[in-house]
Amino acid sequence: MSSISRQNPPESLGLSAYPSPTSLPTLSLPDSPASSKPRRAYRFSTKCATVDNPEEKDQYGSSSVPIYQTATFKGLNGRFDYTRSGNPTRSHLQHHLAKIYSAQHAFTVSSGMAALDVITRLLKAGDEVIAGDDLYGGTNRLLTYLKEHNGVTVHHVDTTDPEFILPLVKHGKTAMVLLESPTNPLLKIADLELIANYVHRGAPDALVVVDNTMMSPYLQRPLEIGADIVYDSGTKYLSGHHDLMAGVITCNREDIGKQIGFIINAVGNALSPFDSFLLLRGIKTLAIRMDRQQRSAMAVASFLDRLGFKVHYPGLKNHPGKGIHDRLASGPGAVLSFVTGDVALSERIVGATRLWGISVSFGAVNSLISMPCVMSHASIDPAVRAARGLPEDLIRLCVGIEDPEDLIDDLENAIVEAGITLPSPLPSIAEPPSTPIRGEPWAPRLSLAAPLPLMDMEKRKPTHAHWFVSAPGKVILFGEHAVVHGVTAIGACVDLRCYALASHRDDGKVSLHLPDLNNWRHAWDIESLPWDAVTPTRVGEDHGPILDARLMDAIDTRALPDTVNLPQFLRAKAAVTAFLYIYMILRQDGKPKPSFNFVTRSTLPIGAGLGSSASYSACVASVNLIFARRTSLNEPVRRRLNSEAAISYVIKHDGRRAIPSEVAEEVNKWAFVAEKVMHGNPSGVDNTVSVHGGATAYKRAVNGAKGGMDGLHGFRSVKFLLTDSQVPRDTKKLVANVGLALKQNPNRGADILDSIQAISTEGFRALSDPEIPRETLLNGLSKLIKQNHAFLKELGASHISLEEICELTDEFGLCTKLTGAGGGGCAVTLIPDDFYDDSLKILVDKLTEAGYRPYLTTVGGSGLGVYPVVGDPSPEEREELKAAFVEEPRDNLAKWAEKQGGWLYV
Ligand SMILES: Nc1ncnc2c1ncn2[C@@H]1O[C@H](COP(=O)(O)OP(=O)(O)OP(=O)(O)O)[C@@H](O)[C@H]1O
Ligand SMILES: C[C@@](O)(CCO)CC(=O)[O-]
Repeated sequence: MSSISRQNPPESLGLSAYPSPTSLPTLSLPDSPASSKPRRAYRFSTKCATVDNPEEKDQYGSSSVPIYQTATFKGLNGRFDYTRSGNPTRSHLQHHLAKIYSAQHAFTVSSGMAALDVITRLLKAGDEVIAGDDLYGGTNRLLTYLKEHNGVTVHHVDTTDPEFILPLVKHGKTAMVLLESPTNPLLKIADLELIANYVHRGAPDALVVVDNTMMSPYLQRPLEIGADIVYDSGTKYLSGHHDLMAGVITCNREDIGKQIGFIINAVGNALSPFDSFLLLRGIKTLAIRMDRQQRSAMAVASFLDRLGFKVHYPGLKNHPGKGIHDRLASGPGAVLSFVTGDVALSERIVGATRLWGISVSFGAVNSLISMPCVMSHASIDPAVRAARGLPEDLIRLCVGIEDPEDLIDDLENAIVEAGITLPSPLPSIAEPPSTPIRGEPWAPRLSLAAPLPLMDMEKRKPTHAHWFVSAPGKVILFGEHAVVHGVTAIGACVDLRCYALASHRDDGKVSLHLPDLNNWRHAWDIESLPWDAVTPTRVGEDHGPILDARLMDAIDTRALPDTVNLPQFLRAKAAVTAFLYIYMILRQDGKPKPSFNFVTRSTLPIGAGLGSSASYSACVASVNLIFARRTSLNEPVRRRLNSEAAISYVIKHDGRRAIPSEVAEEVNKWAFVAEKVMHGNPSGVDNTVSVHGGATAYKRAVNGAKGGMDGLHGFRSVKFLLTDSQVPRDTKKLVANVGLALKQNPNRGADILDSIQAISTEGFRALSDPEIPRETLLNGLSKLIKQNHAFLKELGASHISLEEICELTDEFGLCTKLTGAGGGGCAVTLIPDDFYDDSLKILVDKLTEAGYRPYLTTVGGSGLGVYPVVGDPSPEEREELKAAFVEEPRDNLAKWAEKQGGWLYV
């Protein structure tokens, strides 16, 4: 199928039935031709209202295009044969759309998503797509599907800065760049023209595709500024009445047009005749509707802006992309969004409106209100939403054609009903809209020069200048070392934690203080750090499997102070490098580099196999994400309030399970990166257990095999004796040595890995079977522990001290294995329920006499914890808090931290 503008006059429309021109009444013409004034092309609203295709005249001259509600057409030689392939009503519509879009080809399909589906069928496996990070939820869902099922790679980037896109544009690889401007719902602006230019230069075969739904062709025509394909959800402004669903695709290139026509015919999703009729009818009033809607949107945006809400609308002077938008488009449109600072408050406002319909979608004559995170964008993973900076309290307004005063009155009432006190009488706004908008002059109803201070949400919010975070250590019951090579490991968190206090600084420095490592400390001038070596990771983008060698080198040679090479600070180098790496790589262009102090202390033995580095990594990752404003770790507070509002009774959890695991997973990803900096080749089991807490079966994705984690509950009441051999060792070296041993004897190595996998599988099966008798379970686990240790010994991970601990416990009929990396560090012994307390005391004494440090523990508590210190303490109070944290005796640190305030845990 191709654009009907290129077709010959269709026989089937019955042109022959028209009276011949000679039979029409004639006007008498002047003798000489009148001086002809060149005719101007019609302006947009005239084009919209004038549905006329000189090549397809209706046989009866009907003023409205008829609905050809037929599936088939008779005859063999007619222009149309089957409505899937072509239909006169749809042809008229497509001709009309091509005209108002200044496009060579226009196609209509059954919905906006169907349009994107057709367009993305131009992709093939191996192609790369670059897309925005503030996309409509449905677009995001389709792209995720393509990624998972069709072998297409999708990069999400912040499209507000073409510099973010540039490094991803690869000749021969990048096949499509998908853009929206303004984005929905944050109204971010992308310089479509500049990006199209960049893309066409860097990857000439790539197609620049623009979703123009928010603007409609009235306000923006991206084909004119370099886009290859433009699509619209016709459901929105084009139709204007929310009584149909449609998708529109336009392009200029003949080859693309042919392919799109082919796909639509093959798939069979072309727009039905009735919907084509409705859409054609809607388009006639597009310009007049849009004029009114956008003028009212400007009034609403100004109203909210003056009240002190943070409003996203490119019509407002303070919108960061306004300059670009004004160049690309001829108006700001009629969608805007704002945040209130509190999810519950937003919900109350939305719920209290009457005139504004609570609904998804936009573009209709009726005004709509919604909360994208729970509606149109709910299909995007909450962690991804958080990472992409989509606030959960965001309210989107889609302004219709009602009287703007009624719309503002209704909003004002809703805001008051939601619990916000406005001064009475409400001061009015005098300022006209900053963007000249076509149509009637904007009539100000209100007049006020300055924002109302009581509504300044940013100021009302507690400023969390300090954050406490903490994360537990872990014990691995089965599978350490083997897990690096793709075998399942079973681990659980222990009741010993790393704590960190991060305090805001105002002096352009970032500082790190490690009291556990001989009190190592240093403050860097932020600007002195080697920023030239950083390739920032965009919000929502993952780090990738390999560390950035350039950044590692720059930190090593240009950021680490000489003190890290002193013998007393031997352990500090890895910890400092990991901190700086995460701090720098989370940098976002255009955002200030955060200035804060990070001080951390642990109740875990360091370097003993109990995951001290992973819990340190979890603290480093969470604090850096918080200060870079890339996480909503404090969001659960609000969610809890929500649930309290929704149900009459809330069970007290003391903050446990208050952080959803999706939010935690974002921290975990970065904790894993920090682990990589310290360890070289970690499997990810330690940080996963530390962040998520509880007990977990964890498998690393190796050689294309799928990885993942699976929660376990059977552990909770099992008693373990952990014995610290007090022999220091280094996980990085031990992992490397085991790797070497496996390489040197690959056959035996493979057998050992298989056996350890069988042990983990058996352990997992037993631990997740609620009906297995307890004695059988504990006996079985003990046997597996013993076997697992034997294999670890064979791999060279044991140590003479660990063997002695095994022998000592063996004398008491107990089974022990090394846990973690081995080579010293800790051993774990399972204590059966019927093991006498007296015997345990004797065993503990014996181990202590032999120079070891035993302690009894149960496993499987909470994972990552955060406590945002509420209020805005003075500099003196900050120093006092820091000093108290550093000086608190280690044995009491857990209690002291707990007493500080309301912790939230994963
Ligand atoms: N409280 C802390 N303060 C500063 N750095 C720490 C702290 N805890 C751990 N680290 C860093 O982690 C390193 C220890 O990591 P390592 O992996 O060798 O041991 P582990 O994590 O205790 O054991 P395993 O990895 O076997 O569970 C330390 O050398 C230090 O760099
Ligand atoms: C030795 C190892 O398997 C566990 C360390 O706690 C290493 C790892 O999995 O990263």
